[in-house]
Amino acid sequence: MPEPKTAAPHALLLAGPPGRSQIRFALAAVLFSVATFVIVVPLATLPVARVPAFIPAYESALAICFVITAALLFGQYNFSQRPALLVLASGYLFTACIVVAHILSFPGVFSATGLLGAGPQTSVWLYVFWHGGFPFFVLGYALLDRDASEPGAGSDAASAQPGDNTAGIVLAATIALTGVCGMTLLASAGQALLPTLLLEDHPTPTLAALGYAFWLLSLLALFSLWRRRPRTMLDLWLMVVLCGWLFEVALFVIFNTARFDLGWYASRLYGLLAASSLLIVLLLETATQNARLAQLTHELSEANRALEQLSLHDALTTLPNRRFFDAYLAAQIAIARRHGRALALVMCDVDAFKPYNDDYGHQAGDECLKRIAAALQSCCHRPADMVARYGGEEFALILPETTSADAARIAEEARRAVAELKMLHASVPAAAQISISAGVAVLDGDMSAQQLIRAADRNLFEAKRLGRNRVVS
Ligand SMILES: Nc1nc2c(ncn2[C@@H]2O[C@H](COP(=O)(O)OP(=O)(O)OP(=O)(O)O)[C@@H](O)[C@H]2O)c(=O)[nH]1
Repeated sequence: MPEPKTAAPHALLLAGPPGRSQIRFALAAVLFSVATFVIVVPLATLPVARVPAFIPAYESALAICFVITAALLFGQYNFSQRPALLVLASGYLFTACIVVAHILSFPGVFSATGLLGAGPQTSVWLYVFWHGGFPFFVLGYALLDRDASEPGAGSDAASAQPGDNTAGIVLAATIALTGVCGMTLLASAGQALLPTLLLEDHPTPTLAALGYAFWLLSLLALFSLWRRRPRTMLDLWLMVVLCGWLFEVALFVIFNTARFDLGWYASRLYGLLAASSLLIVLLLETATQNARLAQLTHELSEANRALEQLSLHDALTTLPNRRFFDAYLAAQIAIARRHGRALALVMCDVDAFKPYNDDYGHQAGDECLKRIAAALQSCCHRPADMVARYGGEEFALILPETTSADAARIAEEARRAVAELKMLHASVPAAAQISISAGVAVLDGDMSAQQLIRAADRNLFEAKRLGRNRVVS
């Protein structure tokens, strides 16, 4: 059976080691982020037009990216049962939901002060929970799944087993959603309990301190991903996500001074990089895996066809083999009986083939059998006619809808076709060339396949007895 030319797709997305081009793309994304950061930092405090519609437009895109990534990761968990993937998927779902709460509570978007009973500190606290929460989930992912390539860890296609882990997914999603509801409640109804983070759109030292803390937390998560060995594509792209996260937090909390200045807008671009990079890579990988799967399916059906050809055909002559012959004869007997049609069978045997082998060698014998097969094949005129290699130097012709007289004529044609090959056979006293003998039989009454073969064989033996190189019907 031919080896598959296409590499088998991994059972899990991004579970394999990153290739050179993946590493290059990831590095390019990080370098681009660094370069933009260096350009933007000195201009971070530059005031820019206040566009409140920017928040719902931008954060809707973020929420969609996060929720689709969460769905893909939950799907991966359902297949692999790797708890690390469940934690990561929950992190994405948590972030998607808190982004929605952030849009709703942002002042001036849906109402002057924001929905959900929002006060002046609600949206900034939700932003803090959002940016502090996600790195925790990534840290959980990195620490839970230290060696993803270990047998049973799920990266190996053979080890991953699809299963129904809906209960685990529902539980994790419920915890994430409850967390978001609790945090929203705290940031709105309970904001009096929380320190002030923004004073007239300007960050307070508390927000800066929280910003540093989350920045360090993101750095720790990045470091944990960096240390994982062997590093998977998912690890690599999560590192890119965290780089975007680090730049976003740095620009928003550490280097900028107010909402709607250049640093504030630029930090959103990093947010978009963080939200979309893993999703884009997951979708690209899905497309690649699908293409690979389609290619493998094609190769598999080709291999199956080749296998079927091998199992039903004779390797030397490429004619249908005995197995194919038996099945075809049984089918043709059933058809002939059902429609009351004639069916003829011709058994042919090469004359004095043992001495031919002895005189000219086995290889010449093989060559001779191939040429005889081709000659017999040329006598099958109708699509339903079949010539098969019955065994050794014996061949059989199945001739549906053929009477005894017509079958005898075709058998004679076959005998002549072999004679016309004019293959020298010095041991045959008369003609000194290869010949065949043939016995013809037709289906009669309730004859079984075995009885039909025996009847044709009897005539074949008679042809041999009468001196070979002839047809008896
Ligand atoms: N080269 C070659 N020889 C084969 C093959 N299959 C069967 N044979 C030979 O065919 C010969 C058949 O010999 P026998 O059954 O004695 O018959 P025969 O010599 O043809 O004599 P008759 O049938 O009585 O004319 C044997 O020597 C087998 O080894 C094959 O695939 N290749």
